[in-house]
Amino acid sequence: MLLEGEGIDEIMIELYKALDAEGAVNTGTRGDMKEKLGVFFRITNPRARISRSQDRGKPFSALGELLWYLAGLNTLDFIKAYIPDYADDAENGVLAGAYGPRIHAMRGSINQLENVTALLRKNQPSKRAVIQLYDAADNDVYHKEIPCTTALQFLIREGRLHMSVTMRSNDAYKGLPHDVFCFTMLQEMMASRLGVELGNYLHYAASMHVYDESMEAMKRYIHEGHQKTIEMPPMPGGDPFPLTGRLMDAEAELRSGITIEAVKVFDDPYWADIVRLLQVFWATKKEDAPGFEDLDALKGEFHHEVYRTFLERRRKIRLIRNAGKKTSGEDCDVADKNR
Ligand SMILES: O=c1ccn([C@H]2C[C@H](O)[C@@H](COP(=O)(O)O)O2)c(=O)[nH]1
Repeated sequence: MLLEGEGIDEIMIELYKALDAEGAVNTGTRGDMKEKLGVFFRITNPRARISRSQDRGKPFSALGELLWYLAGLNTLDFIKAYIPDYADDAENGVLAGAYGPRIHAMRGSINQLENVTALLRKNQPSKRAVIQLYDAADNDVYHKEIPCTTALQFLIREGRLHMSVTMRSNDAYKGLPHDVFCFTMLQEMMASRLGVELGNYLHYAASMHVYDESMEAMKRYIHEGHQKTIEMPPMPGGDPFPLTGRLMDAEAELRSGITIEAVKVFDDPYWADIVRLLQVFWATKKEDAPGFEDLDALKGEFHHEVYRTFLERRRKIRLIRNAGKKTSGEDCDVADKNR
């Protein structure tokens, strides 16, 4: 199956319709599913990476996952705040298949991110800029969780950086929005680092599937009528990878309840807004979380107004939760990735 669209929603809507109508029934190790083998899609504007839909817009949990990758972590401790489902697959507090350590230190030492950067700096037309996530050892001994993504490849053509992602297995409902967010962010970070324009995002999954437990929600999305993707602003030029340390420090402060000012962390409005998203997440994470009362002011501080709807949505969810009521989409940004 081949799909092409400007942003993630154009892909999800067609993919979900096809899975619903034509997906073959398969009993997976994680439950019954409808599945299509060999799904390929191309996103022509990789910045259109966040769904506006109530259920599929995942900027907070996906951002947490991106930081986890960038920092090279495999610890449940960090990621469970953003994606609690990881707890089911952790072994002794770590995720065997975590991408971060493999990106930065495959087999304990190979820094694939730096290697592909050096390769593309030296030889722009290269077809070798591959970050391997799946390792031959992954099926050698049993692990609860191994990488679903086999490889990430970067290709520069006519001054634009394209990214190709291959997955052995992809949960179309819970996994896909996170995967597209994280990988297109890595693509844009890489484009900034290399000083080239952003190209297309290509994605291939051998098994694209939806579990029975997500079927109703997937159908709601199909009928929701809000499948308009939010385009993030362009990333500023320069190499953003060294900013990881500052982002992680800010995240740690927010997590421990310390109030911070995003402008003091980053002068640049793009990255300051990313810190503000983390502020919104932590200010709405728990009842009585510090910062909740400041959300109005924070809303005004967002440089890019695309993020304001997400702040409002999280605030609403928090208020409803505090009032003890439940709504669909309540956990729209916390418990939503299956591993
Ligand atoms: O980045 C990821 C990681 C995992 N999964 C999903 C795919 C599968 O539904 C499940 C892993 O189960 P196995 O394929 O390992 O059985 O997690 C994704 O969609 N994306």
